[in-house]
Amino acid sequence: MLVRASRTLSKSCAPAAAVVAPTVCQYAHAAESSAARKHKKQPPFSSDLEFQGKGKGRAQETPSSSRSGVGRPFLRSSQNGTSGSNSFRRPQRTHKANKVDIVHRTPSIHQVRNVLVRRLREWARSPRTRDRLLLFGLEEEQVDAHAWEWASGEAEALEVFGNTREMKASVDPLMVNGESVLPGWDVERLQIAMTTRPDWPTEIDTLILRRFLNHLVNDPSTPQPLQSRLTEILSLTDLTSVPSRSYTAARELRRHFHLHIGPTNSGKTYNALRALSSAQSGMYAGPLRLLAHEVWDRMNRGTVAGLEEGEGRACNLITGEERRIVDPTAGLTSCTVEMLSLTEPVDVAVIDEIQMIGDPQRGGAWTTAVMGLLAKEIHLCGEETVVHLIERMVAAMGDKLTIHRYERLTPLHVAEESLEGDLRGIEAGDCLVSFSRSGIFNLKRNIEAQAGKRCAVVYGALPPETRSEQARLFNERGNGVDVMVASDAVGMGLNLKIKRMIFETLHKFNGKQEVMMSISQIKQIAGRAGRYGQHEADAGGGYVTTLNPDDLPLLRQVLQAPLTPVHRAVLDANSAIVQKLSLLLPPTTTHAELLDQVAALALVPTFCVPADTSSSAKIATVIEQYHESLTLPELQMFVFAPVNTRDERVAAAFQAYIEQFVDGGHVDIMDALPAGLMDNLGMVELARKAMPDADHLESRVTTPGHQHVPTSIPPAIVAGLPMLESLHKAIVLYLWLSFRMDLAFPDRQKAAELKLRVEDALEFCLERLPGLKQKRRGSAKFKGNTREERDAEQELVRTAAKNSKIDYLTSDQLKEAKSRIRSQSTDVLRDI
Ligand SMILES: Nc1ncnc2c1ncn2[C@@H]1O[C@H](COP(=O)(O)OP(=O)(O)OP(=O)(O)O)[C@@H](O)[C@H]1O
Repeated sequence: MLVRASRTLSKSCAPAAAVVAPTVCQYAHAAESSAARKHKKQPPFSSDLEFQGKGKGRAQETPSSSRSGVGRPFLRSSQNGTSGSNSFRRPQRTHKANKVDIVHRTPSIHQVRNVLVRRLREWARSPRTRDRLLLFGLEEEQVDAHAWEWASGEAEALEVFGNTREMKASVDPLMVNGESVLPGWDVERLQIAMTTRPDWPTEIDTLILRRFLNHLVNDPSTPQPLQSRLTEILSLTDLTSVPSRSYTAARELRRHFHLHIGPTNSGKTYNALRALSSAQSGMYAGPLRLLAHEVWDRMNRGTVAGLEEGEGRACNLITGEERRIVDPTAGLTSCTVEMLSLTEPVDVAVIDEIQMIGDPQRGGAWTTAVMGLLAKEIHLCGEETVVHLIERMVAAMGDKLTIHRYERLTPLHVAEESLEGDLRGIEAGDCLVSFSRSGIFNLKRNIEAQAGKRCAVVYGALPPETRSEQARLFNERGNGVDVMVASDAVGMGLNLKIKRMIFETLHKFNGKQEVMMSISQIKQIAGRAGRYGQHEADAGGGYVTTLNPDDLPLLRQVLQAPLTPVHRAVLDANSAIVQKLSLLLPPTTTHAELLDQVAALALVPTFCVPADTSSSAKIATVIEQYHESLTLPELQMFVFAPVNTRDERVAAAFQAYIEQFVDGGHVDIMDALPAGLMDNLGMVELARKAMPDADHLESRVTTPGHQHVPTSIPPAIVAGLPMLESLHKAIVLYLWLSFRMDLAFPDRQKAAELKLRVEDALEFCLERLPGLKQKRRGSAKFKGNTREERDAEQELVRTAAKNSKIDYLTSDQLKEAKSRIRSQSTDVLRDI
């Protein structure tokens, strides 16, 4: 049973409520007794949760102001009380999430006041504040005395002004005895800062810092040069009028937005692409290379609504790392959101997955697109969660909005029972979802051993090309690959013939602990089952369940839960601001400091939030040592390059690129790539050559019940898989740089060829991960991978990465390794 806590909004909160998400949680336990249900005789699937399509993709148009999505509760996971005694169940990890809580409540005015008073004092004492103010040009004594004195004065004024009882008793909680409770402070902003950002002190600090700088500007004792500099700094970082004043060409167009809203598999993209395919000129922008690629391919082949198959329209492809120009005069372009052109006028633009506008790192690209696109007609596709935000944005820009709402085209059924941990229940057309690479490999191995079904594999670190190839293997029936094992990467961009989605777990390791997947992610993944048009007409939709019984009540609950509204669009501070700010601060200011100052000062519209620049700041710190040798535009290009600094191998390649660039202005890809990564590729290729011909998929004859299974690869190669993934990322990074500085990064062709070799090697490895060759173990139940197994695997990967020099195996050595694997009776991954 879901218990919804009552939610009271004070009158003062009302204006802010539209953009305020609740923060304080009240638990509502919902887990049913799975044990009780387990013994009930019930059909395998129930239709107690069905999203039945109506009118096959026909949208219901609504006026733009009809729904706000405001005040919805959101869900948070918490400790599960139920333990269960099922011995074969996946080992319990240290996650703190097995039920869903509903989070409510907005902060009252006196809470806001109390937080502000505390923050003022903390801010004045903070060494960071001191460093910041010194950088802006204040003298040490000014900082020491002035900031503290000012902050204490402000705090005292707030404290003495209206006690809590008076404030609570007041009809208008913003006013006591005819005066404002927070005189001079922007109450709405403070409330938003406290409720929609987990790092709210940062945003409150921005308000405090700007108020202090304003105080200095208006203080006659502040020296004139400092006054002017501070005025410029404040105005440069005031981004509140960006939606109405920036992008002037777009503002003059009076654009018409169409917002296509609905769950997965409801025909949103179908209808948006219909508009694009019939336009004279247009652009599609998606979040993944995979999606941009798919739309590009379908436009050219004519498999988009509005076109005839075989009579497609010329469409070019532009992603950060790839350009495919089919026809330079083609009116259509498919690209990733970051690559959208804001200078080229077009008739129609489609922006997919619009809810990503709230993504702290990448959301800025969606916001920029919405604000700056020069298209008369703009179609946005996504979740209900963004409706209110888009209404606010479109209103601020003075454009027109029409909302189209859709419902699922096929039903989605939640199974009455889980698989009870038994992988023998896996059927053709099933997709198992796990959230770690080792979990995925482990499942693949166990399914192949216990259910006798071969599996395709999809996870985020795989290149899009490899993911598409694995999807093709799964979708094409009759080649022996019947089951998909995937991570959350399956939730976006792949058209898969999945009949039933099975969650191995609903939790994911976030680097520190196991946390529950977001409601949106779980819904998106589950919704891939039973995709319209992919199955027989009488297939009856899709099904969703869990591997283990404990997870099923939680899955049920999540699928019924409302999504968390996206309240604020992420706004990037553009490079021009960073550049101008650098002229106002001392020349010794590092790039990381510049980014930090912009983040600390940026004042954005209330429906926006500054982008999280922490990953750029990390990169900025790495390249600080080359500060002297790089120009500001070069620095900025490197800072915003798509580098995953958590992948040490990619970070090493990135640093090698910069070093060569600084040394000679020219980067040779073969010299710069870490030798260990290339050696690993050589080893895989050698192993591939040594495999018998019959192992090639194309030449395999399969008959039901007697499938040919390719020879497994040696453990050393399995362990080298992450190195292949890193190598691919390092090559893609080189390609990205080559499109921005082609003279300095001239080996684009070589990089493209190398990329194909790595994709081939990855597919070869995935195809031959150890599977059926292992001896069956006593128990047919799925045990999951233990922490020891995962630790052992990670240790091995670390060692492999450290050993930059890997000797090639001779074919005799390979044979020996293979026979060793065959003789092993325990899991290969566990032993290596
Ligand atoms: N009216 C229609 N006629 C025929 N096929 C349709 C129609 N509407 C949608 N489809 C097909 O149904 C499938 C799902 O549609 P679409 O991709 O547009 O859904 P979506 O709502 O964008 O879902 P997601 O967010 O999961 O991508 C696609 O294969 C699409 O081609």
